[in-house]
Amino acid sequence: MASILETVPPQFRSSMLKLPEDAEVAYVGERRTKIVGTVGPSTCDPDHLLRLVAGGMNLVRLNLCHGDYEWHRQVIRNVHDINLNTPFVAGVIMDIGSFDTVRLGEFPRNPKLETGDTFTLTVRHEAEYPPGVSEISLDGFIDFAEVGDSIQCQAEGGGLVELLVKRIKDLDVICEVVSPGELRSRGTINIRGKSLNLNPKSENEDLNTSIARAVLGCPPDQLEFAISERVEYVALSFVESADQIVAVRNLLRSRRANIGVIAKIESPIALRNLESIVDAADGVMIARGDLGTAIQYEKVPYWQQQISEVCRRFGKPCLISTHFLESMVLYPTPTRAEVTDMTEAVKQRVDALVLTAETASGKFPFKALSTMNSVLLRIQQRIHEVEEESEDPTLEIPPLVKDTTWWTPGVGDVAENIANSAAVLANQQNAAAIMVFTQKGLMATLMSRYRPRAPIYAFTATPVVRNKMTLLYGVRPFRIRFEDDPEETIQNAMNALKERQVVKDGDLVVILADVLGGREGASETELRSAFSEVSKGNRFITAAETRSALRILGLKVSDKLEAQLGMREVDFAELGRETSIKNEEPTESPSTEVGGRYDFERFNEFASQAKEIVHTLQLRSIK
Ligand SMILES: Nc1ncnc2c1ncn2[C@@H]1O[C@H](COP(=O)(O)OP(=O)(O)OP(=O)(O)O)[C@@H](O)[C@H]1O
Ligand SMILES: CC(=O)C(=O)O
Repeated sequence: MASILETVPPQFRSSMLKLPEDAEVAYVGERRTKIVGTVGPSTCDPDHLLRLVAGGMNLVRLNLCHGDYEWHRQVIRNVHDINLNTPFVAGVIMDIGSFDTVRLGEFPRNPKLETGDTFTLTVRHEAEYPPGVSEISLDGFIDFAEVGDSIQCQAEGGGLVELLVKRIKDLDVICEVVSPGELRSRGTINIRGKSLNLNPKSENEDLNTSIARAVLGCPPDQLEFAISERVEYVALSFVESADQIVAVRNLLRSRRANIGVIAKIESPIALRNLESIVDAADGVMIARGDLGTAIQYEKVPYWQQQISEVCRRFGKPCLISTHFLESMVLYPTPTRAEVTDMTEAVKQRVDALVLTAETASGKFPFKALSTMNSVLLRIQQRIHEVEEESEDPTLEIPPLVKDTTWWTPGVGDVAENIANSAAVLANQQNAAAIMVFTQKGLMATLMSRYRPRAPIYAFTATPVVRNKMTLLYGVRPFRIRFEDDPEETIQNAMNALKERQVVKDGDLVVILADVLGGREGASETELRSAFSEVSKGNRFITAAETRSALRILGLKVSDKLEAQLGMREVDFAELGRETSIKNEEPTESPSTEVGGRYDFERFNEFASQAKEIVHTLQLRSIK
């Protein structure tokens, strides 16, 4: 602990002292594969959360299917507190339920079922049930279930209890236990071979919910909650099509919420629509818990491989969830098979592994996290040793499928090529680090996709962008003020890394940045053409459209002016809080023109202050 304290900037040291003596702290930048931890009753209080984040949990996952809104709100507050007042950073992924998730009831004591027992699933809605009976969360289930169906129920210890439907009587589905086990309270259920897309619409459902059901496929109040709590990502359960993701994305955009959309792949229909779903989403979670009940479990490894490959091709982060350390819910050491499972995921170079019950309700949440951390580090080290033995520094990555949500023709292609060159250069020169300066996270995402050996330190002005980058393979994000002089920004970033002892004087680093230089302004004809392209015949354009028009011309104004004009999604409220808490002078303040609209003359004035964007790739030594 004492040696780690020295690597922490002085203003944050007091927060480190809050950690217990035996707490493990993950060194900045060491591990490339990220860890997402589901937070539940075992880990929700501030001290436990700090211990997890300091121990290497990169993102907190909250599952809205458990706990109430007030509980989730408090956990998010605790995470924000960590982001503001400690040297650690965690993003938040909020798991949004689906209308189609069907769950068992809540048990005072989990039923332990033996083969041949009778067990009844009911929609009677009584306050209490005798042993041998469980409520089912969906009324429509009674009409959907048929004699002979095989029902898979989530069990404690990671397995499944299998029930065979013998009889249906009034509001009860009477089953015989085929595979025994202990049922999990509020565990999910599936009927093998059937999609539980039951359209469980209730009689008095309001219009908004009906629209949400048809268009978004998820409860609108949960999305509203995610927006109001400013989480970094929402993870949509049981996604079936790209349309759902596009609808959620449009809703978030219309609310100016900078929230990424992760599609959970957990049904056969999602596998059929895999490419279009990956294309539409900001990331994908291979939700092995439910996927393994919806398809035969022996097919899950095949699909894990396929999905991770599609994600790489589309340049989208890939997460794998569930059962990595299920035995550690009850015991303090992992099984050898669990270690092998994590090894396979690291070899697939996915972005993140997700702990679920291990950290949410397990007995050994910190031990589970440190076990995963050390296994991931060990495998990564071995992969790097093998790569170093090979003389070939080129990176075999299939061509990127262009993401139209942030790809500007020309600019995007240059960014992709330069990121590739930076990764090859870093490997060839055995660089100690890659430093990326990024506004929206695109350059860091591209860098991450090449999976270079060196850690990627990404610097951005915006807290939300920083928090979102916690998900990317190999990327350690920092917030920094972008000065008008890029050299000053680079020097400040180098100092921040030196302070944390992740680089030292003389180390070679690769630097990737956009700077303003070269050509200034544009001809009247070019300006008019760019203006009319974005204004589509209107007299005025918005701040964001001003940015697009300048981009078409390959021009950009200074970061300070951009922020003042509201041309980029700086979360001013959060930025203000962060700067004041960290005792820095805020340099950016929301302009009165934020959200304003500009005519051609005003656009022309901005353009006269703009310069050409020059992508720079440098190899430098730390001074
Ligand atoms: N907020 C919470 N409160 C209480 N228990 C929780 C909470 N979050 C998770 N858990 C526990 O951890 C287990 C695993 O978490 P997970 O998020 O995977 O839920 P799940 O119900 O298994 O899956 P799904 O993602 O399909 O909803 C849950 O079954 C539950 O027992
Ligand atoms: C996390 C989750 O939803 C699953 O694995 O099914």
